[in-house]
Amino acid sequence: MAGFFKKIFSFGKKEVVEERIDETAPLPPINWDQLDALKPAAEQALPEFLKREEPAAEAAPAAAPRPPLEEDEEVRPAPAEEPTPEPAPIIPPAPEPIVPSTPEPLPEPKPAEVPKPAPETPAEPPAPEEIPARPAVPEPTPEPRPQEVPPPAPSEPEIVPSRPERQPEPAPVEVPTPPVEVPAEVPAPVEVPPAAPVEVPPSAGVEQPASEAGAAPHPPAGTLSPYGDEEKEEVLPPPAAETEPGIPPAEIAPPIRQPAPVETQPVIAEIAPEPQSVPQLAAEAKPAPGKVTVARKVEQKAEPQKAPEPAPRRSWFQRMRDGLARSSRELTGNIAGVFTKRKLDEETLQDLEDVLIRADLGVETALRVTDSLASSRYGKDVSDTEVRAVMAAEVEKVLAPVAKPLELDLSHKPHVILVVGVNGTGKTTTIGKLAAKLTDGGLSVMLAAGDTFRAAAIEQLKIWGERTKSPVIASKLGADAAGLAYDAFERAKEAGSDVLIIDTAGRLQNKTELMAELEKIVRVLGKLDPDAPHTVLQTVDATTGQNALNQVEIFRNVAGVNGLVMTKLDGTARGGILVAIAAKHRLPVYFIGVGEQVDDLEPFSASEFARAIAGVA
Ligand SMILES: Nc1nc2c(ncn2[C@@H]2O[C@H](COP(=O)(O)OP(=O)(O)OP(=O)(O)O)[C@@H](O)[C@H]2O)c(=O)[nH]1
Repeated sequence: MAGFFKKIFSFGKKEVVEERIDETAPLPPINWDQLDALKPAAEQALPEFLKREEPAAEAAPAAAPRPPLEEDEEVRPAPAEEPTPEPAPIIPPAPEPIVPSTPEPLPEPKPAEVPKPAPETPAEPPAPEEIPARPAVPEPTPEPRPQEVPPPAPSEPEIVPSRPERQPEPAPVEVPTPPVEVPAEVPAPVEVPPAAPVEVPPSAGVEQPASEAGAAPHPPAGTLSPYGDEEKEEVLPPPAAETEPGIPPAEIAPPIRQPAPVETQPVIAEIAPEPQSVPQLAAEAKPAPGKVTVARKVEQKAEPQKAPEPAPRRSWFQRMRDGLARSSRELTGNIAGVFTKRKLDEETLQDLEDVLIRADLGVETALRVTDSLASSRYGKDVSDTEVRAVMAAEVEKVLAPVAKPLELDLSHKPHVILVVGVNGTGKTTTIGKLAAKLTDGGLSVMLAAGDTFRAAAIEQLKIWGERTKSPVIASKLGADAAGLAYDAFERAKEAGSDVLIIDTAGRLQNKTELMAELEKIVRVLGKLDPDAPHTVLQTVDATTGQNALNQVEIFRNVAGVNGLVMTKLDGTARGGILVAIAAKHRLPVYFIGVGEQVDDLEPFSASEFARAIAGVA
């Protein structure tokens, strides 16, 4: 009997299935009423079906294979069964996930089934909406969709087998209803997505915070209100706020909200502090009765003006002492180290000689000092003070012959002074300083920019010319320096200038071509006046050290240097080189440079220099 009922149900299944395939058209059919009539035919076929159903049931779970088999009975083609296996592989994947889901709602037929799919579906629908937000949700989403498509076909065969078990009681009535319900169930999940927007209403509850948040952004965003996107996003942010209240809305709203108030705040800040600061200053610090400047603040102006008054110019000697301080400290310190509570003997004399040589005074000067000490103090206790006094006296003796003032023979109109020296030793600066002295003394001076290799040197000399009110003869960059010197000499003659000072390019003594050019200048000037240039000054950088001796040697031979200007004696510990140069070359030292200012060029004094470097008051 059970097999009989199964077959009957199977017929019912077939019919139902076919009807469903025809979209519920056959559902109302009279099949149920004609079941009895069909029974005999079914009974005759029963044994066959039973034989077939058994293997079918074994092979294929559920009733999926059954419907195709019955259809095949009518057609009876074996190939028809072959196509069935094809749907079979397709069905298994779908029914497997569906079977657990559908049977559950099915056993809970009637009303219970409706609510269950609903909760399942709502879980699914939020997923598709949340797909962008939650990665885990997308997994369920693909399931519902495949279910929607395949379910109608596979769900029917599944539903049928489950119902036949119950059908024996309610029988056909329930069968037609479920198929009708089934489509209702199927659309239900389809409608579920709309149910998802229904979940948005929960966002509606969020809309309140959204409205709150919206209220916040709107006022500041009032300036940015033109953005229609903001309004759209305002609706969206609430759901985001539910899941993760901060992230999405923060990205949208805050950046928009913050800039708006920031723009307004600075305006307020600028306006507010100023009016506040003014009264504060007026109230807190009342300006003195003197002058007051009103800029950002009201500032007292009277007292700072008094500062420039105290600017006592140090004497040149003081500046020279200060400049030689480093040289002096090192030298005197070493001397003190040698003669601390020691009698003068060969060892101390040798130590002193070493100290003086290291101070660039030169071997000659060093021997003069040690010989002087030995002749008068040998075997006696000697203090460093006594040693420094002897040293100052001997150094002065060396420098005195060269410490001569610059003499100008104004019988020559102009007296030509050619300034030479290694680049950077202070030629142009010295020319400016000297021109200032001459013009201050009432002499007319003309300057010639003979350093045609460096544009800055030309401009620098022009500046000095403006400061000293001395005309400057210059030419294009790279022009022939000898030609320029010749032209300047003629111009100075024509102008009746007392002095013509010619600048030359800084050049290294090992560049023969440049030295040849210097010789050419001297030769050209001699064409206009056999005695010209009347003075050839070489600037010597005191910081150069022993190399200065070689520089003087070369320029003396090439250009006929007949006077020196020791520059940069300020701030160097090698000022002793001047003594060595004087002792070796016996060239007049007219000036010393102790700074970059116009009045930092001082006539050289042997005694002052000697005392300064020896640290003797
Ligand atoms: N401290 C100090 N700086 C000096 C003195 N004389 C010159 N200078 C600086 O030394 C630098 C070189 O001076 P210049 O006059 O351009 O030397 P120059 O020999 O003409 O150089 P070139 O044109 O390149 O050949 C400048 O920065 C001067 O200000 C000085 O007596 N003391």
